[in-house]
Amino acid sequence: CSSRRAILYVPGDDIRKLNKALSLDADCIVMDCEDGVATNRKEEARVTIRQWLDEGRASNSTSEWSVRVNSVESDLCKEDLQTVLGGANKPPTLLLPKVESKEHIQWHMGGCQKINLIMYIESARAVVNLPDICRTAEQLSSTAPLKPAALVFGSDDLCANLGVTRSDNGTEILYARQKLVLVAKAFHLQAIDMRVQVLCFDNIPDLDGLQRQCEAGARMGYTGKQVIHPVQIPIVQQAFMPTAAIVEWAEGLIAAFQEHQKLGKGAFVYKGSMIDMPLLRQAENIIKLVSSNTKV
Ligand SMILES: CC(C)(COP(=O)(O)OP(=O)(O)OC[C@H]1O[C@@H](n2cnc3c(N)ncnc32)[C@H](O)[C@@H]1OP(=O)(O)O)[C@@H](O)C(=O)NCCC(=O)NCCSC(=O)C[C@](C)(O)C(=O)O
Ligand SMILES: [Mg+2]
Repeated sequence: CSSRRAILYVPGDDIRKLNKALSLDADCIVMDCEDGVATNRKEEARVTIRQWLDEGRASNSTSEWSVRVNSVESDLCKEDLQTVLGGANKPPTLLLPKVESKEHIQWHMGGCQKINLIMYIESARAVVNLPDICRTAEQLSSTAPLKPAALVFGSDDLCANLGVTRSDNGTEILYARQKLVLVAKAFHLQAIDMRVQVLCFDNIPDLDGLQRQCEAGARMGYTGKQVIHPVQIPIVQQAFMPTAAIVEWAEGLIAAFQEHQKLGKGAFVYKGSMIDMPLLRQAENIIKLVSSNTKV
């Protein structure tokens, strides 16, 4: 299946934006019940989402239409789950915000269809407990109808929890951002990066800032990013797709590696760099990323 590069939030109670999202090419659309929805509109959001699923409104869309419910500790999660999972058409993916401990994912869902689970890491406690959370999710997945798929770096809530104000490049949360990628890789989960804070300057979208932040995230190992506005989608999708030059380098390296193996050489020089097995694996990662990002 294709990886989620641009993950677009749409408030679940906003029919105009839900309709708009049908015409957009985001990899994953998040129909939100949580922080993008006002407290007095929670019921409206879950009912709208249920209706949307029942009517199969997004059945022709190539995007993955997923749902973010409210957190386990919010008192809203149970009702969200009952409504959102309560019909025949279930969303393929469920996003669970503010996961802080393994207890938060030790809940059972009815039904037999496997649903992808995306977990939000957005507090100091969650960052500290991260390996424990992922291990529990992995263990539960053998019996529960949920399949851990990705971790989302919730930088807004993390900053609130830490009592910091985020700078543009996010130095103050760098440790958590890096730890999330490391743990995600250890548990074979996709790592989805933070959203940019600045949307526009003087009403002009700050797409250069977005581009720079995507590139920094991609260099760390993130393979997707959260977006909140349609204009951000193509920038993110392009930034998380290796360039033609990098693909050419990777293909050439793989071919050269195979030739040198036949000659009994485990290490050799290619385009000025020493190549051995780890470099072959890096090149293969690039080719895999391209094929997982190519929609069929
Ligand atoms: C910022 C807002 C209010 C500006 O909304 P606007 O309508 O004023 O914007 P606009 O520039 O006038 O919109 C242009 C067109 O795009 C549409 N549009 C605009 N946005 C969207 C969208 N998201 N999805 C689909 N369509 C959208 C909009 O409806 C309009 O189309 P139209 O004229 O044809 O109607 C709006 O973009 C929006 O509501 N975005 C989503 C906000 C949101 O969900 N926030 C919560 C997620 S972030 C988060 O939770 C944090 C995290 C991870 O947990 C943690 O770090 O802790
Ligand atoms: Mg959040």
